[in-house]
Amino acid sequence: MHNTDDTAPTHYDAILLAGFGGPEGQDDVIPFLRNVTRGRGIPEERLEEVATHYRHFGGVSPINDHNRQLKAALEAELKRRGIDLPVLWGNRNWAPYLSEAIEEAERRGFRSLIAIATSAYSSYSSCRQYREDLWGALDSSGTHGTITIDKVRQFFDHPGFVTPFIDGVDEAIAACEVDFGAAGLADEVEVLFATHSIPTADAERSGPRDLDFGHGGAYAAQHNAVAEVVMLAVEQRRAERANAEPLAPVPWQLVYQSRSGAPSTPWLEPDINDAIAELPAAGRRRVIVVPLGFVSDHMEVMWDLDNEARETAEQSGLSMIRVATPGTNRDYVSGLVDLVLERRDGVPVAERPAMTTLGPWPDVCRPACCENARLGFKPALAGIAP
Ligand SMILES: CC1=C(CCC(=O)O)c2cc3nc(cc4[nH]c(cc5[nH]c(cc1n2)c(C)c5CCC(=O)O)c(CCC(=O)O)c4C)C(CCC(=O)O)=C3C
Ligand SMILES: [Fe+2]
Repeated sequence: MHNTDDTAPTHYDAILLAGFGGPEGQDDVIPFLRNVTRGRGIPEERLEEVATHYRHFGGVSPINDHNRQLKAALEAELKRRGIDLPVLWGNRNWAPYLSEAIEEAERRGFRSLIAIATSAYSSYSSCRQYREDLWGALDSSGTHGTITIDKVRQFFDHPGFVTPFIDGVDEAIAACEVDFGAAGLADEVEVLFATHSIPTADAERSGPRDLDFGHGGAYAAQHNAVAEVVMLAVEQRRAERANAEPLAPVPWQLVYQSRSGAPSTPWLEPDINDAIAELPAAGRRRVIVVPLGFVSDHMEVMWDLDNEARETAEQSGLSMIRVATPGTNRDYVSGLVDLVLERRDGVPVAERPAMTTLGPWPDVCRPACCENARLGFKPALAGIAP
């Protein structure tokens, strides 16, 4: 829609998988949380509370293993397609850090990298912060001027990311058809698409500054657009199974989770637990929770959905199905490789796949894209300077 990028073919020496990072033992938990929240104004009580989530699992987040598995899956897919591109991996908040991956690139003589951030949407936390930390990794490894890093576009509406959610929701709905009947299900079941809450001030600044995306900015608009596409595809499959029997659509809404920050700072709402608690009054007996904002079943999914949201559902007398994240799903992995190839080969924007009218998102972020409302701009890669 607003991609003005130069689509010239570009040579890359390697792929850089840029992850969030997570602790891998009890001693890592507090230093990891300090890394994540440095300068962010997160209250101490919130940190202690979140530490207990990690402690409950031995101080280990599964997220680093997810990225090890994703790296291996990317390598296998590249090999299968005969593409000779090594994959490096580094994290924003825990070892192996991005700077270590850059140092490895330097040692191995790689000069031109294409980054994949494990985050699909636009906002400070889900896009710009990765770009800033990539810039910072070039700084701390002294490789500005030696190594260049491009980054694949935000892929919220790429079929590789969306298809696993369509398949997952479809499977959940098919299970509900067995329990509630093909038509009755629309009264008894509701789909909640869950994503990470962010401060509303950051949400309003998400995406290019010169475009107005309404309440919640590009961040909420992208999630709503993807949820709509998922439900459209799912309704079509329902209709095919129903053999022309007319069906009311299954109700759905976008909800938010994992709010932190000071209580006085507004964050995107409704919270998933509040939304679940309202469902019985609307006659619902089951909730399908779709972690649309996440690429793997990491701590925010394991704790905030599988633990907290499930408990809220039980207390509300609802059964709950939680749909899987893309993880190392075949379509997702092959979609990520496609995103690299569209840059390497300079695929024209008009030929790039995008399942919503918001995309294909630009390769290079617009000036003043995804500003942090409190901290303003730090230098960042893969964008036009504000
Ligand atoms: C949009 C978004 C994503 C999705 C995009 C993406 O995937 O990148 C995401 C992912 C994740 N968030 C994660 C963990 C944490 N996020 C925190 C804090 C925050 N997240 C925020 C936003 C997001 N976060 C924000 C606005 C804050 C407030 C502080 C700040 O302004 O930066 C805190 C501090 C404690 C707390 O306040 O909860 C923790 C521990 C993990 C790792 C899980 C694991 O270990 O398995 C992952 C994948
Ligand atoms: Fe987070």
